Amino acid sequence: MTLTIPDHLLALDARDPLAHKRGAFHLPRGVVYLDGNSLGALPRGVPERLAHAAQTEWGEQLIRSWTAGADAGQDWMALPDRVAAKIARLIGAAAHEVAVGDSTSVNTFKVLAAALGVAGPGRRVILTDADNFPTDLYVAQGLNALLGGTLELRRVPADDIEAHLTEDVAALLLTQVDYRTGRKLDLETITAQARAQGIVTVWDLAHSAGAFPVDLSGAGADFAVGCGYKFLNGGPGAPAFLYAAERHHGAAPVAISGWMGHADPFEMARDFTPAPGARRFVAGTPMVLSLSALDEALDVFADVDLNALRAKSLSLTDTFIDLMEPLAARFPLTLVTPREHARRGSQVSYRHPQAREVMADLIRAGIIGDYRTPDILRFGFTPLYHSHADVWQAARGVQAVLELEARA
Ligand SMILES: Cc1ncc(COP(=O)(O)O)c(C=O)c1O
Ligand SMILES: Nc1c(O)cccc1C(=O)C[C@H](N)C(=O)O
Repeated sequence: MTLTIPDHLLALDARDPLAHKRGAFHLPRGVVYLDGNSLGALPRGVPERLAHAAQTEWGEQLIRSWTAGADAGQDWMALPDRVAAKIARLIGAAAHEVAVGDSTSVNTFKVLAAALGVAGPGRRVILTDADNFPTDLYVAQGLNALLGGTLELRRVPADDIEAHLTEDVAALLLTQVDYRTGRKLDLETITAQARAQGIVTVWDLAHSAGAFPVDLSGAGADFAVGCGYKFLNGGPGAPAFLYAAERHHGAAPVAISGWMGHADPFEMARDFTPAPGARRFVAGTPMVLSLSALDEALDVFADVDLNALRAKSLSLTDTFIDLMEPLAARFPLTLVTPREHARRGSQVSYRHPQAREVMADLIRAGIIGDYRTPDILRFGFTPLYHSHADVWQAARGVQAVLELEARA
C-alpha cells in the first residue's frame, strides 16, 4: 500500500456531495471509527439539544412540557410522532405507519405478534434465517412459548428462503443486512414472493435504516423494525422504531396495549381503544430525553439525497475491499461480504483465525471496528461521516497490525 493517500481517493473525496456532513459529527482525534453500525457517532447538535431538554423543558417547564406547544405539535406527547415522521422518509413509509419507542427487541415482539394476528388461518410457522441476529430468534422463541408452543420456528439458511415459502408459513422474519457478513437481502423480491404465497413479512432494518434508502411501501412489506442508535446516530440505547403497513392498522393486534397507544390516554378509559395509525404501538410514556437526542440526530438527514448516500456507501466499501485485496493475499483473511453491490450493506467483513486478537490490536491502534463470533472482523462504513481517506487509513492500519502480528 502506498505511503500517502492515492490521488484517485482524494479526487473521490473532493467531489463527494456528502463531504460537508462530516462536520455535523464529533469524531475523536486519532481514531478511524468503523463501528457506526453498532453505535453511530455523536451528532454535534445533540449535546445542546439534550441540555435544553434537561434544563429548560424538564428543569423549568416541568410537567407543562407534556402539552406545551401542542397546537403546533411541539409537545413532548407528540415527540414520538415527530421522530416517526423523520424516520418514515428513510424507510419509504408514511409517517402514520411508523411508531418510535422501546427497543428493537420489544418492537420485534410487537410486530411479530401483529403479523401472526393477521396471518391466514391454519398457518403456524415463523420462517427465519438460521443466522438471524439472536434477538430476533429469541423473541420468536419467547412468543411461541407464550402461545403455548403452538407455533414452529423454522430456521433455514438465508439463501434457501425462497424454497421455504410454503403454505404453512404465517410470518417471514428476516434481517435485511446480516450483522456478521454485511450480506444484503433483496427485500423487494423476497417480499413479493412471500406475499404471493400469503405470507406476512417482518423485516429487521437494524443495519439498513440510515445506511441506504429502503422502500417498504414500494415493496409492499407488512411490518418492520429497526434501531435508533446505529446508522440513525441517536445515541446509546436510543429508541427503536417499528413499521406497520396502513392496511394492517385495523386488524393487527396490539400485543402491548399500553395507555400511550390509546386514542385518548387521559380519558383514562377502562378499555383499550387504539390510537389512529401506528401510534397505537407506542405502549408507555415516551422516553423524552433519548427521543430528543434521536430527533436532533435525524435532522442531519433532512437534506440528504438517499441515493447519494447509497452511492457513497458503495464507493467506500468498494475502496476498502480493493485496498484490502493485497492483504488478503498475504494474510489469512477471507472476504465474507458479497462483492455485488445489490447484495452488500454498508459494512465489510473478513474471516481471520485470530479475529478477536486482531480486532483488539486494531482498536488499540485507533482503528475501531468490531469482532463477531466466531472469527469475523467487521468494519462499518457510515457515508455521512467517512471519507475515502479514512478508508485508506483504516486499510493502512490493518496492514500495520497484521505485519506486526506476523513478526511476533
Ligand atoms: C439485526 C439486529 N436486530 C436487533 C438488534 C438489537 O436490538 P436491541 O436494540 O433491542 O438490543 C441488533 C443489534 O443490537 C441487530 O443487529
Ligand atoms: N446493541 C448493542 C449493545 O447494546 C451493546 C453492544 C453492541 C450492540 C450492537 O449493536 C450489536 C449489533 N447489533 C451488531 O450488529 O452486532
